[in-house]
Amino acid sequence: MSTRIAFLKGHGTENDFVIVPDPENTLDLPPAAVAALCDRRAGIGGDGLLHVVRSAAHPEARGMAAEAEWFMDYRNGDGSVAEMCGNGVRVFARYLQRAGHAVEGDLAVATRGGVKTVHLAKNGDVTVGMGRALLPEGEVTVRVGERSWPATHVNMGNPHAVAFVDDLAHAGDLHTAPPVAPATAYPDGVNVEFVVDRGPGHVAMRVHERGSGETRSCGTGACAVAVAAARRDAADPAVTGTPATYTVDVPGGTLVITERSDGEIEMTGPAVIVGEGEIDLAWLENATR
Ligand SMILES: N[C@@H](CCC[C@H](N)C(=O)O)C(=O)O
Repeated sequence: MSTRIAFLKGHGTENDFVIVPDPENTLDLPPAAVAALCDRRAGIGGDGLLHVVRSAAHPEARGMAAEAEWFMDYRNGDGSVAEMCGNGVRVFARYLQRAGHAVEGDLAVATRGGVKTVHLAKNGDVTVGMGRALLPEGEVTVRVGERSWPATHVNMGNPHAVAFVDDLAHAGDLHTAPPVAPATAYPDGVNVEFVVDRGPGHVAMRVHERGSGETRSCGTGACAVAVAAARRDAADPAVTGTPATYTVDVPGGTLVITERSDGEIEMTGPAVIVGEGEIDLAWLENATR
């Protein structure tokens, strides 16, 4: 029996991931193991983990196997499971390319949020079709200390609360999750985005991610921000009949989001593999005891 398992490290606009290839789904990766691997001091370090599995070998993805050979089994840094990760799926595609499982052009990837089409471009950018946003009815409020803001509830497969603020510093240190009310709006927790304007069609954001804390980028979050900004700017493509494009600056780089008039959203940005190595299974067992 092997005492080591292979891993890679990658990031998309500095939203970073431990990548664990496991085509036949033979590894046991309970939440404690994921959290140990994502630990930035005692582990490898990452905002989340991308478990790379053939769709046919994973019970949650078997139904998508005819459309997409590979399943992104995404986990947050605390080990929790999330429906979708926009930066993750771009990095996942970059890994498949590096491993020889994909080439430049279009590729289907199965996720808990459904099958996503990813385009690996010649110039190194990766675009993903993120599907449509849902905007559930009802108002939500985000609070940091004495300040609070009305927020837009956007579901990109996973839940987001988007608050437009005057200054990104007003989000504070984001060491803990900003309270969002009413809590009943988000029974499974929420990702919170703070947004300022930088110019026409250009915003900047910070994010506190459910299960990871403040990260330097969030792809689904950037899409939620673009959707909320388009509604605020009276540029909802379903109403205007014109696509809405927003450049979204995140602490780790820039993402470009386009919402088409049919509601389909595309996100483009870089995806980088940093390196690879081996995980010592004895360490992992010890770390999760
Ligand atoms: N960083 C991701 C989102 C990851 C999941 C999120 N923390 C959640 O729990 O919903 C992205 O790039 O979209």
